[in-house]
Amino acid sequence: MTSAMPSSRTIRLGTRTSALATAQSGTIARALERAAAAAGERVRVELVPVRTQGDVDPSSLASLGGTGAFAAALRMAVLDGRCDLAVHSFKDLPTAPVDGLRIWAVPQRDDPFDALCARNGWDLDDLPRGARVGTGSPRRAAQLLLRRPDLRIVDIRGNVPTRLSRVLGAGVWPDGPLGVRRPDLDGVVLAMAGLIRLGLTAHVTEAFDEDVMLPAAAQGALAVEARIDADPLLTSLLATLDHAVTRAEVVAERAVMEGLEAGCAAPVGVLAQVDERGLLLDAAVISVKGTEAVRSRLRITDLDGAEALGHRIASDLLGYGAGDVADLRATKPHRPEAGQ
Ligand SMILES: NCc1[nH]cc(CCC(=O)O)c1CC(=O)O
Repeated sequence: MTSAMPSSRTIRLGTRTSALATAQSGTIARALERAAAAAGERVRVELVPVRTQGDVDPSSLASLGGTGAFAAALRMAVLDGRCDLAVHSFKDLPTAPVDGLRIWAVPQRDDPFDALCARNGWDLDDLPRGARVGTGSPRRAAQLLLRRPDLRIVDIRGNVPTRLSRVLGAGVWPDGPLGVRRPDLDGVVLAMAGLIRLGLTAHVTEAFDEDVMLPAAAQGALAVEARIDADPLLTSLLATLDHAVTRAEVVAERAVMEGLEAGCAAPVGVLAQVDERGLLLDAAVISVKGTEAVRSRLRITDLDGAEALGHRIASDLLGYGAGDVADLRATKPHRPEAGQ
């Protein structure tokens, strides 16, 4: 018996092995398989683990030039053909494009904000004087101190479940290794998107809004990257995942960082939000001790102006003295804490 059934195609998706990276890659893999089925194609997406240098030895990241070290290993795997595509947390991608690669899809983003996970259900105002709050992000530290100068900021690292365990102890993460240490913090600040993807939102005690904490550029968004000459079947499937609104928001936010020439550890918060009236872009540079800040907010009606708006906000901030408020070039070696 002959069959006209086309043979099944396998697409290899390279992924880091952290819980967050695996969750994000799995979501995109399933979305691609659904898109293929809808187009009448038989496609299987296989996850290919790629160990990044950051996973092996965090201290070696400095030698890789800091920023983007996690993404770099995945990008190498796509470029040299070990896999066909990779899913990145967009906020961890350096702004410079990479020769031979293209971001084929920016899916609709999840909640872009940060969240406090604290003991006793405490929100930011409830935290006792001098409470110990963990974050390795100068952006988060600066904005916490702007509101609560009495807090003690503790520099922490590790993946999302490990950081949560510093507040909640072992056991919050049933399926995997968890920090074994006894809880030693009153709270931690994490991206809401990561908590959503890991099913850990029950531990959120305050979801911050833009009045309290502006997120990192592209927080909550994913970038799906493949070779510039990728297979047309793959690129047509990826096109179905692209979300124009999210792309415009991310373009505007990253243009602010580019215009400020901000390093990955600069205390800069930025949020673009598209609604029926257009795109609203809001950005701030905060001194790391939370003593001063400059902020600018502008709206455009045509999304095509997203990048120009980002550059405009950056030059406004520089005009207000952003360069004196904070060290914009700060690029501490990108620690694992900051890498999913
Ligand atoms: N810096 C690490 C990182 N990269 C992406 C996320 C969460 C998901 C996202 O922001 O898209 C996280 C964890 C966190 O910041 O709490």
